[in-house]
Amino acid sequence: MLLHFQEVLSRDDVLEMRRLLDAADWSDGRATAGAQGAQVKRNLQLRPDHPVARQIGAYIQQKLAQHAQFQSAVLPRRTLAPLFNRYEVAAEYGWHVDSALMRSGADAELLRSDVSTTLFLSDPQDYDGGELEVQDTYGSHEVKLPAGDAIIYPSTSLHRVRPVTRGARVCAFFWSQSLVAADAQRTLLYELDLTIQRLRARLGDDADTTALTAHYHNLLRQWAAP
Ligand SMILES: O=C(O)CCC(=O)C(=O)O
Ligand SMILES: [Fe+2]
Repeated sequence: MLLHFQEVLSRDDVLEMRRLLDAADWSDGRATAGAQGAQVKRNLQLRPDHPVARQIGAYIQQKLAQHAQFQSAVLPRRTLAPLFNRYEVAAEYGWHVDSALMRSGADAELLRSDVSTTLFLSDPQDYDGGELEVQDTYGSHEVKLPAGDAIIYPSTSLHRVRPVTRGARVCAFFWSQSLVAADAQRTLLYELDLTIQRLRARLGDDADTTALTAHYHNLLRQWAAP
């Protein structure tokens, strides 16, 4: 499931983050790619321990913790600290799949990547190219969102960032391990949750919305691996 969340960050948040990010010192992005990824990766990233990455990353994590739709769709067990990338003219990241297992530091717990997120920090009119292209069972999707908006996609998907031909594309990106590993099961739970919420808003609570809520929790109980 690909899902678009609008205005995860406000305009003011984006402007302040860009002020800090644009003044930071960026490094070669290949340092954080796996062997296959490094061959097709041409971009800049902030070092994960860069103070700006830590400060902004913590703020983004806080926003996600309060974002009901992100929580419902991802069912995160843990989300790695956000990383930041910058694609200038000719930068790109060719087709790859994100590593299945990651760590945020040498002695940190392993995280299985189930859901990948890109949070855009550049507006579409500020650059050409740079679309995030994600393949799923229904074909290929090109994504370029307003600054402050986010896309989530299953980490099992082949994806790439197309070459930038004008301007610069700046994004935050990160991975979550979900309580529910399988995309199909997460999608079903998310859609059921949305349906229950719409029914509640329309009809209030009655025996049927309570029964559906029980089904939601009982499915989650069967599928969740905390
Ligand atoms: O910038 C993006 O949209 C995604 C970057 C990416 O695929 C990665 O760093 O693994
Ligand atoms: Fe990726």
